[in-house]
Amino acid sequence: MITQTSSLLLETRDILHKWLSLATSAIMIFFCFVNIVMLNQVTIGVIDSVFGLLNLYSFRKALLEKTHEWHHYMLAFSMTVVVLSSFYFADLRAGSIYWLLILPPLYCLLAGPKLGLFYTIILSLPALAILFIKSDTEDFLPYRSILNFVLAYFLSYGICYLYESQYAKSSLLLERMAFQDPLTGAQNRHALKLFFDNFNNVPVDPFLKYETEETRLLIIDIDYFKSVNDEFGHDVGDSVLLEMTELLHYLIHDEHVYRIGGEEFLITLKNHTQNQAYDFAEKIRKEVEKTVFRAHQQSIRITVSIGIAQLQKGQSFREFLRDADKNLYSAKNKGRNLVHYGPMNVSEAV
Ligand SMILES: Nc1nc2c(ncn2[C@@H]2O[C@H](COP(=O)(O)OP(=O)(O)OP(=O)(O)O)[C@@H](O)[C@H]2O)c(=O)[nH]1
Repeated sequence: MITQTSSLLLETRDILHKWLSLATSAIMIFFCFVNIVMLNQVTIGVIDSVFGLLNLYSFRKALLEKTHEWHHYMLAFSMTVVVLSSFYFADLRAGSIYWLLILPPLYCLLAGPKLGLFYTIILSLPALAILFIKSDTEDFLPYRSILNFVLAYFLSYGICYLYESQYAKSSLLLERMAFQDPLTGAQNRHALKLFFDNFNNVPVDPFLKYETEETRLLIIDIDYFKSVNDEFGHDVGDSVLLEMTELLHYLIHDEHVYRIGGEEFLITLKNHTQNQAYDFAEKIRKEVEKTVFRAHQQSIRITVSIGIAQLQKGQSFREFLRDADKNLYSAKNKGRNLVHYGPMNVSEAV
């Protein structure tokens, strides 16, 4: 479930953004005071105050509402402007050049590794230009120092890049372990629970009726799967389950396949009317019936029974699974290799 990882990374980015906005705004306001009152550097002081207040506003927004994409860009932009202008206007001996070192990690964390690298390279150009333009470069920053600085600048990005990519990889791995069935690669029960919770948490939007009313479920169970195991062995049974998952993925395109029991699968169908869901279930049933599953040099034919249900808001996950199972067993009781339609909701289907 790729969306889980990305949403986790986005959430981390939002939290980082929120507290960085507060910290940078405090630092900018502090420097505004130092520059205007103590050093008489009005230009830098004004720039500090403007961006300091903007970041404070951004922090307040992030605290009360949610962080928007443009907040990240504003934080990165304001830090860039403040750091470059201090670097340009202030005496090099003040050491404002050191602040440039925090920008590459900031870009990497806020914009992601690829875009972060792009910004890091772009920013190095005006920074180097300022270094060379300033008349006092020779006196205070010999070229050996510049070399050290450039290396440290890109290394700070490299460290952050490595950390970010490792973090993304391990999040993906953890997510797979948590939400994927290791045998078939289908989503597991936890993933279904998450889908279910999300469905229940989204408020009903009267203008988007189909969001809540037209989410249907197909509960698909292989008929007499025990006899496949008994006749051909457990390994062959495993391969059939794997092939079955592949077939379902092939048929459904961008919807999710969940394996919720040994030989029981579930598919969520968004924006499907009753008839569309029924036709689709029939298509799956017929495809499985005519497919020859080839596992370990065996040719195996199987059939499936399918129950159709409609997802109802307010149901608990337990109730939902119990009702979904009842719905499926109606299909089994009617003779197998058929689609049973639960009239309006899963509880009425028994
Ligand atoms: N190979 C394999 N078999 C499994 C797995 N999980 C469950 N099973 C088998 O699936 C079979 C399910 O059997 P039953 O619940 O009796 O259902 P069935 O034989 O499919 O019969 P109906 O569902 O009533 O049509 C059992 O033999 C389980 O051992 C698995 O991961 N791999």
